[in-house]
Amino acid sequence: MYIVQIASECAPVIKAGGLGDVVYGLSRELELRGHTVEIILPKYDCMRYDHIWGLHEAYRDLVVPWYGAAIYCDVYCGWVYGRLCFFIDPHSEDLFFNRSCYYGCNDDNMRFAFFSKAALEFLLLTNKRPDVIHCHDWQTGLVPVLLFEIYKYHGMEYQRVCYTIHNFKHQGISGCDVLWATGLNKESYYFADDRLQDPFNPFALNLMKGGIVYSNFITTVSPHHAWEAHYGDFGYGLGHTIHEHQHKFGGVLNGIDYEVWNPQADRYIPHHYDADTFTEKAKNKQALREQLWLGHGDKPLIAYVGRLDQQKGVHLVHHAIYYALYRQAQFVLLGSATETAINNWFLHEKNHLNNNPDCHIEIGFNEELSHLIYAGADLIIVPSNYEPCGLTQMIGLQYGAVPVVRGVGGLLNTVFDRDYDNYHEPEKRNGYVFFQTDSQALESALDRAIGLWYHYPKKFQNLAIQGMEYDYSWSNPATQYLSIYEYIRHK
Ligand SMILES: Nc1ncnc2c1ncn2[C@@H]1O[C@H](COP(=O)(O)OP(=O)(O)O[C@H]2O[C@H](CO)[C@@H](O)[C@H](O)[C@H]2O)[C@@H](O)[C@H]1O
Repeated sequence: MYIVQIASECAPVIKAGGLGDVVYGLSRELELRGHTVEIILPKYDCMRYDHIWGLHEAYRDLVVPWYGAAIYCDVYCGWVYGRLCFFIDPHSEDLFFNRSCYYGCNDDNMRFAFFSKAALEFLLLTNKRPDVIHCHDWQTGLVPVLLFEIYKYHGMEYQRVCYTIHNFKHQGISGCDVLWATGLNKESYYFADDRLQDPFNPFALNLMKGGIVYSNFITTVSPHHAWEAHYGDFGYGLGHTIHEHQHKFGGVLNGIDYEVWNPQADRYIPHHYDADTFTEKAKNKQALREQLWLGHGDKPLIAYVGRLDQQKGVHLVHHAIYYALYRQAQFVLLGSATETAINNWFLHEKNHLNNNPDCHIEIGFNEELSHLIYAGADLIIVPSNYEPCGLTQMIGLQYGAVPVVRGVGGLLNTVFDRDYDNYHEPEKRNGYVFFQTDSQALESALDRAIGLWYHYPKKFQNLAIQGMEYDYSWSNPATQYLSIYEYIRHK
């Protein structure tokens, strides 16, 4: 099969979070199974060019219609650890992708509407006719709309779209300017409840809703979150739309790329190990402590890696720092915030705890350090308010860092409480789960985890090894995506 992914991220060249990991990891697994995969991305000025091989101009002067005129683009092509990627570089005064950031601009809607349009124009003009176009999140929600309203009539009538929602909270709420810019035009047609009209604001368009309505199949990134989005509050207003399209909606649990995340071969960690050589992990803990100037006592090391965002339960992350110190544990945090208030809050804590030998707070995005943290940590916390899938608990499991998670979304599909789980035998349990959002709930789970580490080290090690034995690779999810692709292809 020939699959084209259209996305705003692909790790490690463009990675703001888990979306990048998924686009890369799924593409690699599909290619390993003999399918052809190409990835279309924006050419951001701030992407990690050091992760691209053979970058060259593949198409010059791609004319993308925009507001009745056109924007000229060059399309570059290169390999990101074996994946063939096309990078769209528009020449316009808007400087859509030369902002020194991936997201967070006032005109994000227009930037990614343009990207969606340009990606389809590129496919059309280069005669690329994939069996399936797989697009992701609100940034590419317009792709199926444009495909089925415009490009279908210009020679792309056989293409099918699979649309994956990684985060329902960000939906691309726009004004009608995206319609006029992209050539969709007919305002009254799209401002309809069964098309792109926002469920909360009848005078706004919702790009994610467009993705749901027009795609041939929609997935979110875990079965439990699919349920939450459909029946609970986590659809952020799109539950009704999901309900109307439930026949083409499902949850596919993400995987993690076991070549990137592999403690036996990770190029960013000094000591390789697996379940049989688990004691080597302790050397990584020492290396992490040395790198971060932490003390070397006999203490468990608890880590948080992730975006610092309300989604992630930042109030509980903050509480965990002080609870860990109170319980004679060490804490390492690696995170970045887009909200200034959250950023300042954690910067303040960083200054406050700067000289504490048991705590290190690193604000920023650091792929290399994240690997060493997973390898060095005894426990990894994920106290999210909501979590469509969550990759950090799966990476933690793979590195023998026991996850302590809140029981929501994909966390419930992947972590099974050591002490209280009705569905898994004790030897299949792999972490700790709590349910409420208050600090006592977090403490109750951390207390059990730290207690086991101190008082029953052998049992703690067994728990970590049980986690390492889980298979959260892309093997199963890729099989599920392939059957979705086959299904929509023949419809
Ligand atoms: N400061 C930092 N430095 C280095 N690395 C960092 C980092 N902050 C985060 N990362 C890395 O980025 C990834 C984050 O994964 P998450 O599952 O938390 O994704 P996120 O919430 O961004 O995305 C959404 O999409 C993903 C993928 O579908 C879903 O799992 C998730 O639930 C959903 O919210 C991990 O690989 C992590 O190591």
